Amino acid sequence: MTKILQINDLTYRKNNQTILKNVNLSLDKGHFVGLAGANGAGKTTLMRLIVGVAKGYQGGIVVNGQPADVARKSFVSYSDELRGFKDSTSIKDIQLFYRLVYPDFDSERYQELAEFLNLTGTKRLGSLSKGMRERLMIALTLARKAPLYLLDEPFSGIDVMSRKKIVRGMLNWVDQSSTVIISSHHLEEITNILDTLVIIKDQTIFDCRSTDELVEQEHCSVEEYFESIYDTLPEDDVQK
Ligand SMILES: Nc1ncnc2c1ncn2[C@@H]1O[C@H](COP(=O)(O)OP(=O)(O)OP(=O)(O)O)[C@@H](O)[C@H]1O
Repeated sequence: MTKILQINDLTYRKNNQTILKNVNLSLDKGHFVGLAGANGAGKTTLMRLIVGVAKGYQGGIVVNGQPADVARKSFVSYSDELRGFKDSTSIKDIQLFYRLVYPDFDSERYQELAEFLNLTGTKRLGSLSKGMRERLMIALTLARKAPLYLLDEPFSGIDVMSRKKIVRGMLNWVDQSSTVIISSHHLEEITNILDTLVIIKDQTIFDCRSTDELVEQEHCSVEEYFESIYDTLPEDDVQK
């Protein structure tokens, strides 16, 4: 089976701090993967490295067979924080930008997502609440027909009832052959769609297992297992 993601001996340092070290990770196509770790574990950094936004790493990152940063970008739909847009930009114009920049952007799928997520095109970015902004990011990210999706804490500002609905809906919007990596501090809300769990701890991949295997081998739920790993508060400082 073709790998969608292959990371070999990845080490990343920033401002003389080791953020990730000796990361090895291999994921197949067609999976829902939870990326878990305490605050500052390196989840966002890993996503930024995969999509090619963070540079200057050691080791290899291959997405869909492509190691080059630019080629990787075209295969990855990443939920960035829309920092590049002014507050006065309308949702409609952001959608237009995505349509022009990403050849895999599916306008029909976007319309369905926007309707489902109650997004109004005439609204301006600056007028959106945190939750509405996150809904927009989810719609834009999933409207691309990419083989790999990276969703970084996509639901943190979204109310609980909507979260459940969105999590269930995700299975319909993503092609079966695509892989979705979701980072979340609320594993209990996404475990029902996950089939794989990746845990980052001590700047590296601590565990990567199918959730079925994990439950069978550890005799507990995915959330209980994750909590047992972090039974003490993480240290504030990063190892030099
Ligand atoms: N630009 C930067 N310069 C220096 N250190 C950074 C930078 N960005 C992140 N870091 C450090 O890298 C580590 C990993 O941060 P990252 O944001 O990837 O963690 P995270 O797992 O996504 O955390 P959270 O769950 O809190 O969002 C942290 O120790 C953070 O302080």
